Amino acid sequence: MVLNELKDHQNIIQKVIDTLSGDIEAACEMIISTIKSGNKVLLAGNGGSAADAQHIAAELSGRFIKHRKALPGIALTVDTSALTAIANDYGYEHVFARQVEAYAQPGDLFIGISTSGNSPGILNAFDTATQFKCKTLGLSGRDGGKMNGKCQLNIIVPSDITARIQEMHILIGHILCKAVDDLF
Ligand SMILES: O=C(CO)[C@@H](O)[C@H](O)[C@H](O)[C@H](O)COP(=O)(O)O
Ligand SMILES: [Zn+2]
Repeated sequence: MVLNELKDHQNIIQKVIDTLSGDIEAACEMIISTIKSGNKVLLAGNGGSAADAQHIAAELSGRFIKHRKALPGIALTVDTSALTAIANDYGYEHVFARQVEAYAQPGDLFIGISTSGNSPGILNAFDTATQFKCKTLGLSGRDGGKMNGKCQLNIIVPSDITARIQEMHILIGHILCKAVDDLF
């Protein structure tokens, strides 16, 4: 079992190398231009992807590899008062969109993470981010789901296995953080 899982991970990395390098370069350009223009990065996801959103945000406000100035990365998954109030009063599918509406400025980057590409809260957040003139980047899997057409760039990890997709998402997240570190 263990060897199978490791080999499965190795296979998906090879597929990402073969098919997604160009998309990942484009995503690096999106985050670089966002930081260069003094804008911020907003992130959201559910479950393991919420953890990924927080992980990437923390690399920006804290640090990734090298010491550089603090950068504005905000995960929309962490304020339990906002999450519970919005879910309770408006419905769970609005928890991220409502926070995008609260925080987004034109030129910010919204990164939505969903392995299915179909989580309603993420789809609604893309709509609001677009309405507020943010750049929009999706990290998804399977066939990209309904995130296709909802974001400027949807990076679709070519796998149907949630765990493998998430493993590639955090790898891509770290590459984005490296691109940002290289600016300084
Ligand atoms: O981490 C995992 C599974 O590995 C789960 O917590 C998973 O993230 C949750 O089921 C999410 O609700 C799945 O949503 P999504 O990726 O389809 O948007
Ligand atoms: Zn997981």
